[in-house]
Amino acid sequence: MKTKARDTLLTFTDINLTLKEKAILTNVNGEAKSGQILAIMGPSGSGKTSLLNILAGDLPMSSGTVTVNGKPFTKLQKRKLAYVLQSDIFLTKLTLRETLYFTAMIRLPDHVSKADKMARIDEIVDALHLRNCLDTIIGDFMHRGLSGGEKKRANIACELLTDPNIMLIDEPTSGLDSSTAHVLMEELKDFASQYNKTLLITIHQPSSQIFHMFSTLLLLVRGHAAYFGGAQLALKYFSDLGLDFPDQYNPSDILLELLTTDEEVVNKIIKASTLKGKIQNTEKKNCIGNGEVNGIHRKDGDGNTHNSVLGLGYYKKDTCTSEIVLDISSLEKGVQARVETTGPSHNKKWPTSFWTQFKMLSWRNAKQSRWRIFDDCVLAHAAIVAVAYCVLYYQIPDTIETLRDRMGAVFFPLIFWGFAMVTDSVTSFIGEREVVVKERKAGAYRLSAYYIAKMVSELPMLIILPIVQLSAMYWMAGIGGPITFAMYIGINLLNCFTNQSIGYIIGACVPKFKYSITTVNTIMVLFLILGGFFNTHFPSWFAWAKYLSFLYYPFAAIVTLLFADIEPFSCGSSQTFKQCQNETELVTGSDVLHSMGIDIPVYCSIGMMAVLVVVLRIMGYFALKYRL
Ligand SMILES: Nc1ncnc2c1ncn2[C@@H]1O[C@H](COP(=O)(O)OP(=O)(O)OP(=O)(O)O)[C@@H](O)[C@H]1O
Repeated sequence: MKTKARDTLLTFTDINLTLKEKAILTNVNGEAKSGQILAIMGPSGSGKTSLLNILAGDLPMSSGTVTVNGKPFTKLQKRKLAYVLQSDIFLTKLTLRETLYFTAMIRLPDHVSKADKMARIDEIVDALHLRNCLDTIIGDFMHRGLSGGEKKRANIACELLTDPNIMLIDEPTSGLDSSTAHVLMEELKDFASQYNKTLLITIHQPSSQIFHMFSTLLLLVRGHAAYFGGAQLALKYFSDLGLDFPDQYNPSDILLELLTTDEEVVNKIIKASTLKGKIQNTEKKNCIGNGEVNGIHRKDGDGNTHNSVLGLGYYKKDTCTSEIVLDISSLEKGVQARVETTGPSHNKKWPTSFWTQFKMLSWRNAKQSRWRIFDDCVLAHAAIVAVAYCVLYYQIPDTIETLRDRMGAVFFPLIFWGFAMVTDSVTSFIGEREVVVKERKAGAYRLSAYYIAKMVSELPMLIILPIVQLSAMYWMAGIGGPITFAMYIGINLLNCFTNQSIGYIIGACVPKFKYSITTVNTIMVLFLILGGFFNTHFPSWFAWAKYLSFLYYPFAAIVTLLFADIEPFSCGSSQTFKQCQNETELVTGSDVLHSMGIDIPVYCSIGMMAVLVVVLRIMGYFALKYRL
């Protein structure tokens, strides 16, 4: 099922990275060949992850070049590589089976049949020993699911599914027991050698068994390359530098100890490797200058020829002939026969059609979001408010004295669902953001497919709770009759959609939870004030401001619906309306609306809400596009 990749040479030259005026990487050179594992080792903070991030295209380097087979590593090629991050980023409510199914369906091209996709999942699940936990949810700190090691393997499984040619894995063995780590590394090594894939991994302190699986080693210390070359020759290199260490220990323990214990030793190692780099660069230039070979000249890191004495600058090396020469022209012609067969979509921007993306994203979103939408806390919240509402507003009498109560009975559900919807959509975006960013970076789907799928798949679930709660409250409070009921529910749902759209924009623009919740509160209260609700002293020059408030329209629509055509009633003891100063006057529906500052017909309010939903959703898309 997996395809054999072309011969590949990923080369990074003179990589420098400075962040906040701190040099994170300094002139780091190295290369990774297909069929082999390049291990990047070094103490914590030495720059391993930063280097992977640069190679994956996630972090812009300050200077340096990254090439594949001598050509610049293009954006499209970067999207095709697999990058397994140190942290495991998943949608937490899906089971492992569902996660793998989604990944296979969306990241493998449409021309691969569903049966083949399923077979590939089976193959990888067995290889990574994940069968026992296929039906376990991924989980998070609130709901336990896969163990740390299972999550790590699940992460690798998702990337392996796509059959990448170049794979970058940050700390594949962290959190794994030694035997699982060993099995995993065996699998990765087989994957690299059998299918000619290029593997770069960062690793902290591998066991000696794992260390011996590495073909090439890049040792980093304080952002400098302390060693680059054959993994099994690293110790010899350091002993040639005049460093003493016991040989019966795990090589990685020795190497890390060399790089962490003695400041003076570390400085000398950096000096020696800088010097070596300079000499190699000069030789490389000379060789190419001599025109000896048509292609790229690379050393294999063969430490045999390196006889340097630490710190003295003595460095002896054979001529260019000792270098491994990779002839690109032979690669491109000779290996055509064992070329990958990833099918017609290989060079397309997206592996699957819009329809497949929409379908799969809707499927996944429905599974993930039902937990959020029907969460116990949300249900309890809606139930508590409904009970309090029904007790306080139970069968409000239809008199002028209770007019305020009836206004309140209309107002509070609108505000309740307004806040509930904004908060829900903000938090849903925050929860998914990292996953979407990761998947989009890998070129899994279009943003439009994600956005439309999210809106469509959540819609049926989102309206259930408001419909049930609002129906109960409508009849319990006696807000209106059967004719106005459908309109009342419809307007409330439109209000939900408007507020949800506001939430999409805030969620996209303000990714930090604390700030986004503060933004929600600020915006909601601001628009409540602008709406002019129950306000009799609003400055007249500011009266137009209510039309800016998205909360004004649903209230105006429902109040007009309920009160515009009421029978005129006498004032009784009420002095609320100016007509009531004259006891013979009756108060009409339009007097009531006027007193509330409501002066637009129902259809205008509804039309305005519909326009707002459309405009805000389009704005939400662009907010996502530019902020994700
Ligand atoms: N945005 C940043 N601004 C400033 N310094 C940063 C930034 N990101 C990372 N660093 C620093 O860069 C250095 C290298 O970090 P990096 O995560 O690449 O190290 P690492 O070798 O992968 O570490 P570990 O093994 O602990 O994961 C660290 O000293 C870190 O503090």
